[in-house]
Amino acid sequence: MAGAAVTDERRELAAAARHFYQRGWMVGTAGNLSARASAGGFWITASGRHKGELTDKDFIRVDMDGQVLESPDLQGRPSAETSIHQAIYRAFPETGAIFHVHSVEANIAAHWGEKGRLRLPALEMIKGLGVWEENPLVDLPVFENLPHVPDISALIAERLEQERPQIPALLINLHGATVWGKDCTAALHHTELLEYIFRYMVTARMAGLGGYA
Ligand SMILES: CSCCC(=O)C(=O)COP(=O)(O)O
Ligand SMILES: [Zn+2]
Repeated sequence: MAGAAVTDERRELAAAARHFYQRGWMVGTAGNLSARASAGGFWITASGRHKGELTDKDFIRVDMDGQVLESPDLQGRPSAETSIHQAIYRAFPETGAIFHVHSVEANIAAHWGEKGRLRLPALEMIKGLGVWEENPLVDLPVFENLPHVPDISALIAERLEQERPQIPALLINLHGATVWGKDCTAALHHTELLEYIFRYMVTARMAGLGGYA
């Protein structure tokens, strides 16, 4: 049924997507969202859907290998970036939700990354991402935006096995951030906080603050 209200975990995912769409972080069909499903596996947005008005039919339930378990829209296929979500759920079993957004600020900030890392300014906001030290040195992992998504996922899986990021997030160069949390609420807070930090970095450079300290 067109426009039907979303149910189960999809309700929170659709609300988060609408919120990000309104902020310009999921324009067009950009971005994807997932949450572990009480029925097993995880719900993820179907590929190529507009994120401003998602309904039940815009989600697909897949298992941890990405195999489809449930697809309310028979034409739908899981997000092209499902393998990235799989890599994160596998690496961090406590993760309940993963949001991937495309913001302008993230793509500008990515230019300042070096050797696969982007040093974040020691803003108070970092505490909301779980780092409570004074003047912390926080590096966000940055990955190349390879044309074949499973190649990016393989790099992510390999790196997450070697090192746990200091904050629950990673960045794909000239593409966007992927952020996670124990549930949709935590993932939403983390996404907003990280995007605030990117916005600060860009604004500080424009204000001539030198670096972004
Ligand atoms: C229009 S954005 C290009 C694809 C992408 O990066 C994205 O996040 C959305 O892909 P999906 O398959 O999840 O719709
Ligand atoms: Zn993307």
